[in-house]
Amino acid sequence: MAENDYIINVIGLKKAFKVSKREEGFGAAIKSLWSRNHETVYGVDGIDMKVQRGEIRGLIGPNGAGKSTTIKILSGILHPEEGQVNVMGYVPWKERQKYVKKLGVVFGQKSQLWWDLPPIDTYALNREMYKVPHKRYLELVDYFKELLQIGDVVHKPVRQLSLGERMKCEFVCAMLHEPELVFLDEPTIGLDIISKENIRKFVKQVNQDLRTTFILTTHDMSDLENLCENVTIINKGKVVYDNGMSRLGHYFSKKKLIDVQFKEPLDRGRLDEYTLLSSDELTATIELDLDEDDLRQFVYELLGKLPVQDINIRNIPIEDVIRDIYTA
Ligand SMILES: Nc1ncnc2c1ncn2[C@@H]1O[C@H](COP(=O)(O)OP(=O)(O)OP(=O)(O)O)[C@@H](O)[C@H]1O
Repeated sequence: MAENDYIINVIGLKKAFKVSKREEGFGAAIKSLWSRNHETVYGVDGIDMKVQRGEIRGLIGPNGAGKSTTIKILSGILHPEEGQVNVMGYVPWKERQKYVKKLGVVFGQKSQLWWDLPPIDTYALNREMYKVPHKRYLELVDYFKELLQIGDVVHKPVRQLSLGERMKCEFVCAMLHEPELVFLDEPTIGLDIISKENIRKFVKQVNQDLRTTFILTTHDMSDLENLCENVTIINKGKVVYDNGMSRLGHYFSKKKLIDVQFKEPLDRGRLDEYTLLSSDELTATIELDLDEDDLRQFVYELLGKLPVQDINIRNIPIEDVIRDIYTA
């Protein structure tokens, strides 16, 4: 594949932050008023990353790994000390005005919509800002209203919307200028399962219909399983995995964690047959290495054998996946 077929091409990216270093204690606090020691922390430390046009790429890693720093550089908010960055033919922190017209951003934790206005008003303001032709704007609003079933929702003030409704509207807001590339930062955080699925369906559909490239940052493994063919995992500012989901599939489809809460204190001996990650008298976290069908059978048997008050099934955390990759 030719180098310019990539929508994102990053080589040797490094970003350093200067942070003040202070010893603990009252004396050190006073001393630091006059003299400060600084140390250099690398937010990203030599990242290479290539993304093809039309991909939905997962960008994941534990807290503090360097995901936000990478996204901030790719969207032109920060500029790096070292490395080459080419996104859609631009160096993101130069020619910012032209560049941002081709870019969309959705933050699960931050709203781009005006709180007291209905989303449709924010859309109209954005149309002006991005100079979207009126006819195309109307076509797109209709397309998104139909796709997301938000015909009525876009006319209610944002503060009256549920989180799921608001997230759908946030997406539309990021898409109306038809960006070629969209950063999705924890887009499903806090949503219930149905709303998560709606958002995923929407991302898939838009990816197919408009060929939008998405970079998805998430801590939810189901987002990755459902949306991404390729995943880049960052840890401590470096890429530790950059490949297909299939190799990671093992962790997601076969390993599950089951958190169980018991109705009454339990003798530990009754848990001997399980692989326990943690347990006390009233709770246990069991690790399973099973296929989905066996999972149902396992839960069924567990409910029959033990006095279960509550049960929660989850994928193994990304931190554990990374640890396994290191030790594999
Ligand atoms: N403005 C800053 N000043 C100093 N250090 C910073 C700054 N921004 C990020 N860092 C440091 O760079 C490292 C990477 O941070 P970054 O926010 O990119 O991680 P992240 O992967 O997005 O984490 P999270 O999942 O918690 O958001 C961390 O050690 C962080 O403390």
